[in-house]
Amino acid sequence: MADFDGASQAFLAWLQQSGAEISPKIRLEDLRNKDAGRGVVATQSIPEHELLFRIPRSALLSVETSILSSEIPASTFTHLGPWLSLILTMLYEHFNGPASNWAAYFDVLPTEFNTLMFWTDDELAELQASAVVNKIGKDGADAMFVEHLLPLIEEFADILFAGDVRAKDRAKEMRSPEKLEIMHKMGSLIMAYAFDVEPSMSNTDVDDEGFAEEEEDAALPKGLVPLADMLNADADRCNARLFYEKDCLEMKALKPIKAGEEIFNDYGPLPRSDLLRRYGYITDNYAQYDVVEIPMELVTEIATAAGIWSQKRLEYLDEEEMLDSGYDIAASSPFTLQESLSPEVIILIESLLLSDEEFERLKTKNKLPKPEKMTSKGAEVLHKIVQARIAQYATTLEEDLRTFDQVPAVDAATPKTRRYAMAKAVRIGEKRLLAQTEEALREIIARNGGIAAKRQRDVDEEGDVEMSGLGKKHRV
Ligand SMILES: C[S@@+](CC[C@H](N)C(=O)[O-])C[C@H]1O[C@@H](n2cnc3c(N)ncnc32)[C@H](O)[C@@H]1O
Repeated sequence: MADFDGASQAFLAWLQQSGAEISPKIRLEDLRNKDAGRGVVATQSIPEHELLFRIPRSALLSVETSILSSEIPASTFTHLGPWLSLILTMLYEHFNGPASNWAAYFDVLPTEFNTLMFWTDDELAELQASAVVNKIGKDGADAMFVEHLLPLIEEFADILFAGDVRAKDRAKEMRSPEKLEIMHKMGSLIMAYAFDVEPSMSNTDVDDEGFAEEEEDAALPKGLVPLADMLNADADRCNARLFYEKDCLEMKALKPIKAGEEIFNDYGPLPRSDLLRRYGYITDNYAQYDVVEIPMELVTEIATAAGIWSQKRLEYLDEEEMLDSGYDIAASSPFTLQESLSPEVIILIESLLLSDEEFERLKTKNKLPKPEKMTSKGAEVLHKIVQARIAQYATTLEEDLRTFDQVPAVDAATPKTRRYAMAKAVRIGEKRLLAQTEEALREIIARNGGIAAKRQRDVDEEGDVEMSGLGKKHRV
């Protein structure tokens, strides 16, 4: 405890010496009793818009601020891109130990992670058929480190391990699995802690959250923003936001905050599977963003078995940018197919079901079947796909719910059972979405099969059937 609090105090003292301004109305608190590490809490009531802290850009840990950028050619960083550049910079500062300007900061950053990258095979198996298991990317990251970082570490060994006579040997030792793990830890820190940092010239705020994105913002410079990254997140209680000014970054209250309340950032509308992958924790209120993915291979398999697969149609859909490696079913409340089921997968199945004549007619007009209209046959094929997707999970939703007491709820779990509890909550969330989709499709099939006259009424001039009773506009 003393070490933990001592590290927090030393970190805050270093930050203030580095020119940061910190409101006396906030405190860095030990939230380990809630499994939330450190967090920032208000000690007095804070009005909306008030400054919580201001961090000078020079205190950020980034390629721009580390001396490494003046010691190795700038082209090295251009070649590496933002992620690997920041990993290399963090490695350099980490190897510098107490001599690093950011030593006190490293002392409050975690060295152990609950993100999926660090789960054992047994723990990952608890996620069963969740698509997130294929998105962890450990092998890809290993390959990138070996191909891009290790040669640079060897080339610049004398700079990275400055003053060490064993510099060259130490660089070679970085190839060992234990040392590669350090790179994974730096990568994981970036994923959970780094922000996309707009260069000082632009003087604008970056995006809603400011947190580093993966694919979309892969090109934006990344940096670690001390203290801003000590804020935990909450799907419903975000009350602060980082603003990018010319010489500093400012965290401000987005709403009035009462004394004793935690100050929360927003990590974005992430499904719990992704929250687990990137941040290593979940809370129930992220269930509103849950998603289950239907892999394209499964769509192909079922469509082939149904005898409707057509390469020619696929090519047209590809030209129309309708094809994807997977299709989402997202949570909606109340659940409706129109809100939840990816329109692309409906379009895909409906396109495959068209007669040659209808397909040619639409293609000549550069049109596609309308996703808000689904034929009975389309609903039947989608129903088979959803059933097959449900069967990919090793246990049923009912079994998971029945055995709930064997793996406690996430907030009642011990450190030993926590990963199992989180995995179970994620897979239950995905199975619930599949069950809701399966039921909605079953109802459509029953309704259309049972009331032939009504179906006839619903068929419009293009031969489509309205998804009657599912009145919401689709999210896409
Ligand atoms: C940006 S850091 C926030 C500071 C962090 N608590 C610490 O002690 O370093 C993000 C990490 O904080 C934790 N975290 C964030 N929000 C949380 C929450 N609402 N509940 C539990 N843990 C949370 C997760 O481990 C996440 O990977």
